[in-house]
Amino acid sequence: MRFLIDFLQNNSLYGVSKSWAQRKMSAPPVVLAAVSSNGRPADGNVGVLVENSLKEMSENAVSSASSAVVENDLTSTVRGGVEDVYGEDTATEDQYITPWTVTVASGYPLLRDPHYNKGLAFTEKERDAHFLRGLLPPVVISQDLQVKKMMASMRQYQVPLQRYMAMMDLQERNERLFYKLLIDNVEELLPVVYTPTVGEACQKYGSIFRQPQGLFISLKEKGRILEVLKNWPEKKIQVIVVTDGERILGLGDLGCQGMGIPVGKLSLYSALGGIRPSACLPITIDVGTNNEQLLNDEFYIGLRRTRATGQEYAELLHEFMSAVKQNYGEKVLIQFEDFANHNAFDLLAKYGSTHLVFNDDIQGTASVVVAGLMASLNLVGGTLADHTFLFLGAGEAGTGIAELIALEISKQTGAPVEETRKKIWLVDSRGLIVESRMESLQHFKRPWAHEHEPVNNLLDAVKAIKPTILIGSSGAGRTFTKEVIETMASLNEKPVILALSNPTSQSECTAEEAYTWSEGRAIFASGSPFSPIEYNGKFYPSGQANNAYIFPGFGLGLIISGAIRVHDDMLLEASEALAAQVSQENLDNGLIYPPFSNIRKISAQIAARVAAKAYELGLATRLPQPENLVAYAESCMYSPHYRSYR
Ligand SMILES: NC(=O)C1=CN([C@@H]2O[C@H](COP(=O)(O)OP(=O)(O)OC[C@H]3O[C@@H](n4cnc5c(N)ncnc54)[C@H](OP(=O)(O)O)[C@@H]3O)[C@@H](O)[C@H]2O)C=CC1
Ligand SMILES: CC(=O)C(=O)O
Ligand SMILES: [Mg+2]
Repeated sequence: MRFLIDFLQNNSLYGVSKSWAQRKMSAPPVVLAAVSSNGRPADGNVGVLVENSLKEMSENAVSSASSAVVENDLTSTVRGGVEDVYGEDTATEDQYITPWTVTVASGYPLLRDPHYNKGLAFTEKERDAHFLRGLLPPVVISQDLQVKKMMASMRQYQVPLQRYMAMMDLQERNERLFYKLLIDNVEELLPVVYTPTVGEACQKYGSIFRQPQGLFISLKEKGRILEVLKNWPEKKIQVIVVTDGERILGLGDLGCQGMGIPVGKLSLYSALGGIRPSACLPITIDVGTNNEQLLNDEFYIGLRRTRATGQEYAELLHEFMSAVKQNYGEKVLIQFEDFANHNAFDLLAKYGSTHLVFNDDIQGTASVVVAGLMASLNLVGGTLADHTFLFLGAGEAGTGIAELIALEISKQTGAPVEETRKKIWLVDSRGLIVESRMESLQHFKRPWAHEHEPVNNLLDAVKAIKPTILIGSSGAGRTFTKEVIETMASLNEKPVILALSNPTSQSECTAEEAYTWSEGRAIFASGSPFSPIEYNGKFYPSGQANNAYIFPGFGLGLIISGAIRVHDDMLLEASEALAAQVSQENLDNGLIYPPFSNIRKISAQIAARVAAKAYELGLATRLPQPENLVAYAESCMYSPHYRSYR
């Protein structure tokens, strides 16, 4: 380190962070730094100074002249290339060496920096100003042509996982192109970066692992989580999606390999909700896994131990939650994702009053389903209070949705929520939830234990309860059998059937089954997408009931209002905003959700309603309230178009 200090003093790097932008440079800008494994300076005050310079460089690289950092008076030391200047090559293996890196805000490293890289879209002028001559072939192409080319190459992959890997590679190589591709082709690429393919990617994460994405916090880091958070290169984080990998979609415990989910959810935050990618932080908390197959898999990337539980688990999570608040402040949104229900409800309850937390599986799913149900009333008639609901699955999604429906009916009718719950029934793996089971029920199921004789399977429950609306949230595939759907169709002119479980393999039924067995009368949507189907000469474009409609806009609304807490009324605002986006044409096609192709506009509408509610409830801190919240939300959204570099 002494060498670095001498070197920096001799080369006037101290203090450059304030003045570098004004300087004019005549040679490639160079900053020399010792780095730790994540690319941050290794130690001490010098590290901080260099880090500040680097940070300022990266923040200003887009807008500042020539991306000048320091006048290049370092030539005598670093030029020449072949010389073993730092003695690394001659050091014996047991000698310590400093991991030097030379960071240049232009030239070759610019092509390797996913935030700033434009590939062949660098203009002639940029190629001159940023020392890119010769590093690229002569052709200059537009971002649109890059998108066209990438899509053509993407479509050549027949295997979905290959497409997923190609998308991840692109994200690591050229972030803006990745987001442009995703935004411009959202309906085609959502199933690649999100469900269903992300599920397979998580299952095989160890084998396909190339570049680490996101932050891994394991039991090994206990006592040092704040330090680990500081290793992340970005400082201004607005949204964290965190999982402990125990309930990944309907695929169960995938341990550390659940990382694909926070990464995927956050790419939707940016693409669909317009949150800047640099403000998003995917985190996996690795407390072990009970998945024997993974524990025996030589390519498994996580801790090889069974899951920590009880106090050991709670302490790690508490340290994490405290460190996040300490490092990023009160207004960072922490989205819990794919935790098992025995932790999910408790975490939400415990941190709901101290942190800005949101559980997507409980709350986001509830909001999206209530939106779909609001829209479906245009097709099936009546109000929510006129309907009878039956769920297969009484976990996070099932009870979360049930509670929000009950709340909405209570708001509409003025009846107490204890009353409005009575038209909502749930079936779990042991049958219908009824009062006689009360003692053995988990706490989140108890409000749903109505008076009824025991019923031990779904078909009998459908016959007994006679629901108008059937919702699958079990994670158990093909559980809406022919008999179940035929019975729904015999009870209702237009049965509403939602098969929410992900990925496709866990869907309670396929679109084809729902339409065929109901003779084309079902109002159907599923968690993972199905291709349109034809039945009796009629075309049925099946809709997707997925929380991806809600969480990006919801998060945007929290951020633009500076909200400090999530409130159930915000979820209902989001539902109404989404339902309002369902056009008559959508309804005529049997769709109760709008197409994803409009999602950024929809997200802005959702964000505006959520933000307005935050202001109304006194939970917003960004004051004064903007006059036009939709326009404000739109103006805040990240755009993936390339910036011009001076
Ligand atoms: N479309 C979307 O946006 C979303 C979809 N989901 C999907 O919903 C599914 C469930 O998620 P979540 O609620 O978090 O999971 P949970 O584990 O919290 O709940 C699952 C529930 O299903 C019940 N169950 C499981 N198998 C059966 C079966 N064969 N018959 C009857 N009941 C069964 C369980 O019963 P028991 O309690 O007795 O064990 C439990 O009540 C997952 O596939 C997930 O991907 C989740 C969130 C959003
Ligand atoms: C969509 C989602 O959040 C889930 O399936 O868990
Ligand atoms: Mg989820």
